[in-house]
Amino acid sequence: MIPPIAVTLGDPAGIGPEIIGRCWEQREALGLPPFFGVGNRDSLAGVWKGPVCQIAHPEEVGVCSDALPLIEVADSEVVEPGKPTLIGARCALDALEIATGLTRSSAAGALVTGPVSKAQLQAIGFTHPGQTEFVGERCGVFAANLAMMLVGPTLRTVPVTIHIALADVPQRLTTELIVSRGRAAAKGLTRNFGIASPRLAVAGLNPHAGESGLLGREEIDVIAPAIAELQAEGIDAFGPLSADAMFHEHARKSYDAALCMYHDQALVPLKTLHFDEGVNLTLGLPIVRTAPDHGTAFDIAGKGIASHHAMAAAIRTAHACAVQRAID
Ligand SMILES: NC(=O)C1=CN([C@@H]2O[C@H](COP(=O)(O)OP(=O)(O)OC[C@H]3O[C@@H](n4cnc5c(N)ncnc54)[C@H](O)[C@@H]3O)[C@@H](O)[C@H]2O)C=CC1
Ligand SMILES: NCC(=O)COP(=O)(O)O
Repeated sequence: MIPPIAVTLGDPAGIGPEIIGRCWEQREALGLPPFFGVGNRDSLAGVWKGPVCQIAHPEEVGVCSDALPLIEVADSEVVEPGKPTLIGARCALDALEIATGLTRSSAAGALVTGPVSKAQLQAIGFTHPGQTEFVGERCGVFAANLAMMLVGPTLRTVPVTIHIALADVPQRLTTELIVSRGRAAAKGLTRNFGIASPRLAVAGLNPHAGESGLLGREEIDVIAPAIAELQAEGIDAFGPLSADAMFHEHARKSYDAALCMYHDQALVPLKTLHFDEGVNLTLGLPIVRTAPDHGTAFDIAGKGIASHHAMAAAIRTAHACAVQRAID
């Protein structure tokens, strides 16, 4: 039996609170497992009219059958949707800390994080590139041994470099990093999805995968040696492939995940195909952590038009991965 799932509301001024409220409202139709929110109650009340039941511990989720169970993180100011503040960012970070701790202690069955603004978090002194690395640190996992996997119904992608400027990608792309992300991806596919021998398609960095060195040498000097190393470890990795031709319907059937060299190479195909059901799954952690693929969407927060389906997919995927891990 998987304990209830902890879902952080994310930035109080973003779309997190409203989409989590809607997920709870439609939990049966959406096929969601028991879950509870962690975050600011006022941010929820301002954008969602459903009932909320304050709890102190996940064990109390069962007594709140008619209201969204919430571990409240106090916030001293009025929240205005679409208008992020530093106090709101602090509240989002506190919620993340609490929910991570509850999941690490197994009081929660998995962690699902609502969208936060990286700029707002950095402004209050957060030093991690994103929630992925924060949760990794809290779990004692070195960032290079984690992998961010974007999961959709017909595609999974893993960026090797993540939140860095495009201009820095070639220098930061090393054989060692590609191997550690590839290893985490392969292990994660087995552990979370039950795929015994995962197939990894490895993208090139340059147009036409470098065109035999005419359009760049990273494929020859950095990526091909990483593929050889992964193969030597028994991982079914192949490439480097031309990134422009590896995401069409037929190509997608030849692999279980695409190892991509930079953020947009992985996220553009995923969000183009599956924006409304895309899930961000962190691999390499001792706990299950997922998030919807989208961000805070401050431009539409509080307007009642944000889709809650990626959040629902994140909650469902977190539960399915926790169940899969419990089988092993
Ligand atoms: N997991 C996380 O916490 C993530 C956080 N972010 C953060 O979000 C902030 C905004 O980033 P953007 O690149 O603008 O991405 P975004 O996903 O917030 O917004 C991009 C566009 O998609 C729309 N959109 C996003 N989610 C939607 C939904 N559920 N339903 C309907 N429309 C939706 C927005 O209205 C906007 O037009 C940044 O500060 C970034 O750091 C971005 C991605 C993931
Ligand atoms: N673009 C994906 C993203 O920003 C996810 O970041 P996080 O989950 O590490 O906070």
